[in-house]
Amino acid sequence: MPTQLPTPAAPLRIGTRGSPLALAQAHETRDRLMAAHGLEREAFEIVVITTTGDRVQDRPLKELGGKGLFTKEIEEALLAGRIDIAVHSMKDMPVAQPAGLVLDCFLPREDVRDAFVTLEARALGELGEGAVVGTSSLRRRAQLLHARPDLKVVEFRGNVQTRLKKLADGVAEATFLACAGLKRLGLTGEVPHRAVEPDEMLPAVAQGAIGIERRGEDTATAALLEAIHDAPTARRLAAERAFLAALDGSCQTPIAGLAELDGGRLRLRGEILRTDGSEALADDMTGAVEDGPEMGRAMAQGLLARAGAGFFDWR
Ligand SMILES: NCc1[nH]cc(CCC(=O)O)c1CC(=O)O
Repeated sequence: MPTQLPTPAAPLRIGTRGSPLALAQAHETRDRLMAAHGLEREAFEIVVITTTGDRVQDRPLKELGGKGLFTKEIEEALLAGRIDIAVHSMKDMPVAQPAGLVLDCFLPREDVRDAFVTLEARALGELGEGAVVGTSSLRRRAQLLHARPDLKVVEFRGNVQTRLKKLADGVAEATFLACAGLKRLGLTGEVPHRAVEPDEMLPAVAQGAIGIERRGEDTATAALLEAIHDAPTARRLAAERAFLAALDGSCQTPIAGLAELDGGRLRLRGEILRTDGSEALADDMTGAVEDGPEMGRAMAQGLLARAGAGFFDWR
């Protein structure tokens, strides 16, 4: 069956949030589809959709309630047929999709590491006693406080420029961003930072990965997307997201997880923390690539058993 290609008269509508990073990810998706199918730019239309997470800027994200803050309105547009595909940061995606939608196309994963940002590009270990760090991520807060109980963590939201301004104004000495975001925005050279190795700070599940969602019954779009799908990224996310699902977690829980492929093997590292950083439990397993989801579930069960009741202030 020949794939039905989009045309300027009937373009493929790409739904995305309007943030600079979201737009960069939508453009990357369009550019990869153009290259894979020899299409012109006019065969695509970028449709910007505002989500609850974008609208509410004055409150910590965790107060808005856990899952789907950046995805609900986009998924509604997809189900209603106002867009054909939705481009997402997989880090923000709930582990299950609404009925009728499929999320099985992933672009090659970017750098998974967190970036430690200070005006002088200092290393995390160089932070002085009692320093103030700004982040809105429960995971980063908990990991930081676990390693350095002396630090003070303050709520920090906003885009890269806002955050740098806050650092310049002395609201905090340091903040974190994902290395993937900096790279996709072309800001690696402009934002003073050091990448933090996963051994020091295990990244969020699916950090650095972009996923493309579509309607389940839309087989023409499925065929189109096959050409830009990255299977190794899919294998890694399957393990990490099975781990997250078994913990009943989201991007708003202090959970970290990273799967890596080495030859024919998959290494999965996972970590759960108490929000205040007082306790952290971690595990590290290696197995067959196709057993990734099973490893993720087993690791979650093991950590839950070790944690016991009372560990969780978020579950
Ligand atoms: N929760 C917000 C979010 N979702 C994805 C990214 C970065 C890009 C990525 O991890 O793919 C960010 C911001 C950040 O952590 O700096």
